[in-house]
Amino acid sequence: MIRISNITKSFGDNLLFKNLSFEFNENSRIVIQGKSGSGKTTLLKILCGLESADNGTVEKDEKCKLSYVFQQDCLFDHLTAFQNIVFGISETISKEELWNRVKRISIDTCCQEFLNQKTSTLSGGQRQRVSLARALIQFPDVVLMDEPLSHLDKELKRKMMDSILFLQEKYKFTLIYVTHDDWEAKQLGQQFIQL
Ligand SMILES: Nc1ncnc2c1ncn2[C@@H]1O[C@H](COP(=O)(O)OP(=O)(O)OP(=O)(O)O)[C@@H](O)[C@H]1O
Repeated sequence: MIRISNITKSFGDNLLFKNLSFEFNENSRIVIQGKSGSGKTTLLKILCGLESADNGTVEKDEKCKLSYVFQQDCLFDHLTAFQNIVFGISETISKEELWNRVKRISIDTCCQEFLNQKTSTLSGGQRQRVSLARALIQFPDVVLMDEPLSHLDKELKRKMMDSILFLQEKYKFTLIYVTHDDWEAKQLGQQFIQL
């Protein structure tokens, strides 16, 4: 469970939010909406500790594992999909366990067919699938997604939305999802924050 209490954040004179409080339910899908520049990404960064709030508190369990799926997929293009997926693994796990995990997650994210391809050769949809696999490989408790579908066309967006819903239900992580798209918000949202 994550809770924010009375969070305030500004950059100079630009006040983004004031005394914002919210409880993110476990295994829930929370959508953060708001116009461009309203502070959606900044709020995600505060939640994962990449940015600090001016006032207020962020509470989360000590062992809470977070993953981040960025708007630009931020893959390493000189590496293969497989190498990107396992890049951030910090735990010590055996080769066999690592391979089992990659196999399971790449099947669920539909990227098993291009695991050995360099990500520079992949399409936008395939790249976002690798990003999802990379986010899930450590079995996180919370996944933060910052407009992950904004670069995709309508049909691909639909397919990826189905995948995200399937993955959230299967792996039971709390999903905190930033979007300015009403369709995406409606498909996903169980709790909402409007900035
Ligand atoms: N490190 C920073 N220093 C100064 N200003 C910043 C910094 N980070 C963000 N801002 C400003 O804070 C505001 C909110 O930025 P943020 O990226 O959180 O908005 P957003 O709602 O995610 O926008 P978008 O939908 O366009 O991605 C913007 O005006 C941005 O220029």
